[in-house]
Amino acid sequence: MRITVAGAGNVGLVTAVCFAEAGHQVTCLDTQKEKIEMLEKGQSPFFEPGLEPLLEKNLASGKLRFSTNPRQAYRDAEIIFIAVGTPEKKDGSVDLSYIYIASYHIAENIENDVIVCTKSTVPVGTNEIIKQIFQNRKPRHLKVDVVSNPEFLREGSAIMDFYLGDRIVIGADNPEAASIMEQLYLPLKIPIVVTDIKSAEMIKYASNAFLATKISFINEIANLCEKVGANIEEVCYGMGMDKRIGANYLQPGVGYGGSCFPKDTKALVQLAGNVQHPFELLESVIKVNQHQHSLLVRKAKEMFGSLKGKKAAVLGLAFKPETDDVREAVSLTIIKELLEEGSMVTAYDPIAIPNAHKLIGNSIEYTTNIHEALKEADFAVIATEWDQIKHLPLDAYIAYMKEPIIFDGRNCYALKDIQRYPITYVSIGRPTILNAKPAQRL
Ligand SMILES: NC(=O)C1=CN([C@@H]2O[C@H](COP(=O)(O)OP(=O)(O)OC[C@H]3O[C@@H](n4cnc5c(N)ncnc54)[C@H](O)[C@@H]3O)[C@@H](O)[C@H]2O)C=CC1
Ligand SMILES: O=C(O)[C@H]1O[C@H](OP(=O)(O)OP(=O)(O)OC[C@H]2O[C@@H](n3ccc(=O)[nH]c3=O)[C@H](O)[C@@H]2O)[C@H](O)[C@@H](O)[C@@H]1O
Repeated sequence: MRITVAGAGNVGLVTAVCFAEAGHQVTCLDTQKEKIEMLEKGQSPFFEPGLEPLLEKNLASGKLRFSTNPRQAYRDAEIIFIAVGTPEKKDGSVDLSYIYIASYHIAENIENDVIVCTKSTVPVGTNEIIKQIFQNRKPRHLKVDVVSNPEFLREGSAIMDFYLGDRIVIGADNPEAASIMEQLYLPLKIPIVVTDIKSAEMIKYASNAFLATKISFINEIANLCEKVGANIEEVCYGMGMDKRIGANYLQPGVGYGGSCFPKDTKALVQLAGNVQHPFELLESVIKVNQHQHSLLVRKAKEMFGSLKGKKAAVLGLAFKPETDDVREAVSLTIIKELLEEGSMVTAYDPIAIPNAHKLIGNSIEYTTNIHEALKEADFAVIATEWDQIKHLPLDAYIAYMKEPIIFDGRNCYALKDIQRYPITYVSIGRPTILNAKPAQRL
């Protein structure tokens, strides 16, 4: 198949590279010239494990090409994936301008019948508008089928998710177009759900909102555990064994971040509001999450009284491990609040510093050396569960910090390990350990 992918972001690039790897002739188009120039040299503009080798291989074989030229990219495509951004507007609704502009470009440049497949996350009803755009703007003799094909990959495991996803969703009005899309995905041997377009659009939002709900729910239980003296680790283990509940997305922490859960939950609340159906449950999920982002700074204030003049080591900037993405990362809220309290911050991250620097600027110090971040710090805040942090010997906190006081937002350490060291340790949903001494060993 001749495939074109509009958008060389996380979703677009992974889609383009993986379909090229599957033997299709793929062109990936982006409006950002610098991005395309990097990609033409085989360099990914963002970090995603396993992506760059596939990129280099498929560029070399000629299966994958990059372009900024809509005519060249769309002219003879048989399937076009729209994978452009759908960011959040100030009021929480979705900015669909990139989707519409991409649709205009497609309509104005195609020379063949084509299936246009929306991979971007778009509110229910958007593909109807995309259809209208094609009806109004495409050459009259050409046939355009619009299909919804929402994406479920996670950053940091995107390539694996492409090959081993739980399901592929195809929303189509035309059975012929649905069947072509099914054929395209068949070699992956992943269950395919074929449905109508609006249901496909809703499956995406409902899935992300449900996962976000699970996270806020467990965070509320964790907060409750602290109040009543239970241990969230034991609780999650016991709950997760029930297959109806499942152990995934039950990891308590400082709340969810990233480019999708925060924006998609707000978008679904907006969508519900638009049809006079207040989504109170999801509104609470969002509120709980915002509250959770501030939890560790609140706890630090409780411990120190004032954080003014204190030196804080923030460990982890990325919104999760194995990515350099800092969009809606909890670290950003933690750092903002620490600075407002008058603390001095040194942040550690193995790969996300350039992206974080673009948002935070020079108001904090950055380092890729974790010991450097801990040096002379009054307290450490763990925001991302990088392996480098989880495997850091606990001696390092004692050796480098003024006082080994850790606020762990990702429950990186086992309490029994912490108890062997003279460390004060505050985590999520588990008992606080106050300066345990070797004598207190379990
Ligand atoms: N980031 C992720 O892991 C996932 C994202 N999604 C959804 O997929 C969509 C894309 O997300 P990301 O890849 O993170 O976006 P992104 O913001 O990283 O990348 C979007 C790219 O589209 C390009 N673009 C904008 N207008 C264009 C046009 N007219 N023609 C060609 N390129 C254009 C931009 O320059 C940018 O490089 C969003 O709707 C998102 O909600 C869905 C699943 C996973
Ligand atoms: O629509 C999207 O963009 C994607 O959003 C999420 O993927 P992603 O944001 O890449 O990352 P996740 O691994 O789901 O983590 C999201 C956030 O939830 C947090 N999280 C996750 C799991 C958990 O148990 N607890 C928890 O706090 C993570 O720390 C992170 O901040 C979904 O998992 C994907 O299926 C979806 O395609």
